[in-house]
Amino acid sequence: MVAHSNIDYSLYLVTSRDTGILSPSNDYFHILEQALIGGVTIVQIREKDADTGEFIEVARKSKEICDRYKVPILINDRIDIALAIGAHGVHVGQKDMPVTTARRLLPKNSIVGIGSVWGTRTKKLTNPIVGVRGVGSILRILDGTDIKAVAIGGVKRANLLRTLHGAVSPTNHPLDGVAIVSDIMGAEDPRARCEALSTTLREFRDAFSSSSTSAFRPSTLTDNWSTDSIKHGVGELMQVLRASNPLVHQITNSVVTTQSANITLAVGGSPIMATTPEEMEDLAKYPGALLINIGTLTTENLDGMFKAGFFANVNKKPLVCDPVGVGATQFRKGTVSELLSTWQASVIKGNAGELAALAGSSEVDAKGVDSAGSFEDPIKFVKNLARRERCVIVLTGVTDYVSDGDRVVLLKNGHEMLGRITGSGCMLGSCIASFCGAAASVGEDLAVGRLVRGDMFLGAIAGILVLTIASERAVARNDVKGPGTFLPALIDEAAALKPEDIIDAAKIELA
Ligand SMILES: Nc1ncnc2c1ncn2[C@@H]1O[C@H](COP(=O)(O)OP(=O)(O)OP(=O)(O)O)[C@@H](O)[C@H]1O
Ligand SMILES: Cc1ncsc1CCO
Repeated sequence: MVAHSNIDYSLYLVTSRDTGILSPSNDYFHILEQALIGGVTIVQIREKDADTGEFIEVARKSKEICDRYKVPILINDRIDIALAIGAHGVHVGQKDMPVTTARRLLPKNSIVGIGSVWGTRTKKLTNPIVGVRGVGSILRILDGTDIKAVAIGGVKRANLLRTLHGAVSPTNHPLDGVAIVSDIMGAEDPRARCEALSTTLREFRDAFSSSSTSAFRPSTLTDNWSTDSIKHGVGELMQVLRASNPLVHQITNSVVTTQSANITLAVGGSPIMATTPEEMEDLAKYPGALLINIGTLTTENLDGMFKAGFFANVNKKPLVCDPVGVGATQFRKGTVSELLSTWQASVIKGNAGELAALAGSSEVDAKGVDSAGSFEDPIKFVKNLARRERCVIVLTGVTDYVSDGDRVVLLKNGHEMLGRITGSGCMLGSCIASFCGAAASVGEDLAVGRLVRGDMFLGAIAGILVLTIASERAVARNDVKGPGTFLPALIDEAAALKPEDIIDAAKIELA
C-alpha cells in the first residue's frame, strides 16, 4: 500500500531481477526502458536479495530511466531507500490486513493490492487465490472511498481482458489497474508486450465508460427496445444462424449428447461434441460458440472444460454455461465455482434449484438435476445474479427470465411436455449457444474492449423462443402421443420454424 495522489495506476510494473524470470536475451535496465516506452504507468522496484548498497544503486538508476518518461517510481518495503533516491512512494506490504480494516485505517489517496488473482510464478503464494470474481466482492467493500485498487498475481496478456471484465463489483466498481511482474519482465519484446497490455486496458476502459450501465452488457438492443424489436431481432438472428452455420462446440453430458447435437443442427448450427483437452485451443479458433454443461461431470472431463473456456475467452467467443445439478453435490458446487473463476461465461442458464445453488441462496432447493420450487421475486434474483456474474442469466421454468443485469425479459412460451422428457434444459443450452454463435458472427463492432463479440442477450432470448415455440407446435401435432413421440417432433418443428412463426407466437413481457 502506498499513499500518493494523481497517479495513473493502470499498468503497474513490479520489477524483478530474478534470472528465472528475465528472458536471457534481455538486460534488466533495457527491459525497464522498453516497458516504459510501451506504456507502463507506474513502476515499483522490488529487490528480493540485494543488500542496501546494491538496492540503492538499482533504484537510483531505475529512477533516472523512469524520470525520462515521467513515470512515478515506488520502492518495495524500504522507506530508507525510497527517501534516499527521492521516490514517489513506498509500498508497504501489510500482508494479511483485511480490506474492511484497510478501508478504515488507510489515509486518503491510498492504494490496495488485491490478490492473488491467479497463480503466479514470481513468489510462493502467501495470499490465497481470490479469483477474478473474488476481486469484485472486495471492490464492493471499497465503494464510497477514494482508495484505489490494483489486481495482483498472475495477471498477463492472455488473461488481462478476462481479469478486467470479471474484476468489477456488482455495484460497478472497476479496478484502477493491474500489477504485473513476469509477463513484462520475462517478455522477449517487453515494449510490444506493454503496448498490447496498454491497448487492452484502454479499450476496456472506453467500453466500460461508454456504456450507460456496464461494459459487460454485450447487447445491441437500445433503450427503445420493445417486444416488437425483440421479435424482429430474433427473426433476423434465425436467418443469420442458418446462413452462417457456426460451429457449436459442446462439452455436455452423456445423457443428452445425441439430442443436443440434433437440435443444434435443426436450428442451423454445426455441432461438435469434443471433450479432449488437447483439442480445445484449435477448436476455439473457429467462429461459433462453446457450451459447457456439467450434467455428468467427471474429474476426467474437467481439464477440457477449463481449457475450452479459457480459449473461448481469448478468442472472444460466446460461452454458455449450464451448471446442471449444481445444487445436488458439493463436488459440483466446488467445480462450478472454480470454472466460473477461471473463465467468464457469456450466458449462464439453469432452473431455479441450479441458480439458487450458484447464487448461494437457500430459497429454492434442488432435487438432483431438477428444481424443487421457485423464487419469490425472480426478476430481482436474475438481475442481481447477472450483475454479480457479469453475464446474461437465464432462469428456466414455466416462465423463462432473461437478464443482462439491467433489463429483464419474461418469456412465456413452452409446454409442460418439455418437463416430461430428459434434457429439455440441455437442448435449450444448445439452442442458446447456437444463437449466441450467430450473434457473434454479426457482432464485430461490439467486440472492442469486451470479452465477447455480439449481442448475448438477444442470442439467449432467441434460443429460448425457438425451442419453446417449436415445443408448442410439436404438441399440437396429431402424431405426437406423449414424450416418446414428442422428442423427434420437437426436432422437426425446430428445423421447420420460420421467423414469422416467432413473430406470431412469441409471448414476451418486459419487466
Ligand atoms: N411446464 C412448462 N410449461 C412451459 N414451458 C416449460 C415447462 N417446463 C419446462 N418448460 C420449458 O422448458 C425449457 C427447459 O426448462 P426446464 O426448467 O425444464 O429445464 P431443466 O430443468 O434444466 O431441464 P432438464 O434437466 O431436463 O434438462 C425452458 O425453456 C422452459 O420454459
Ligand atoms: C438425467 C440427467 N442426469 C445427469 S444429466 C441429465 C440430463 C438432464 O439434465
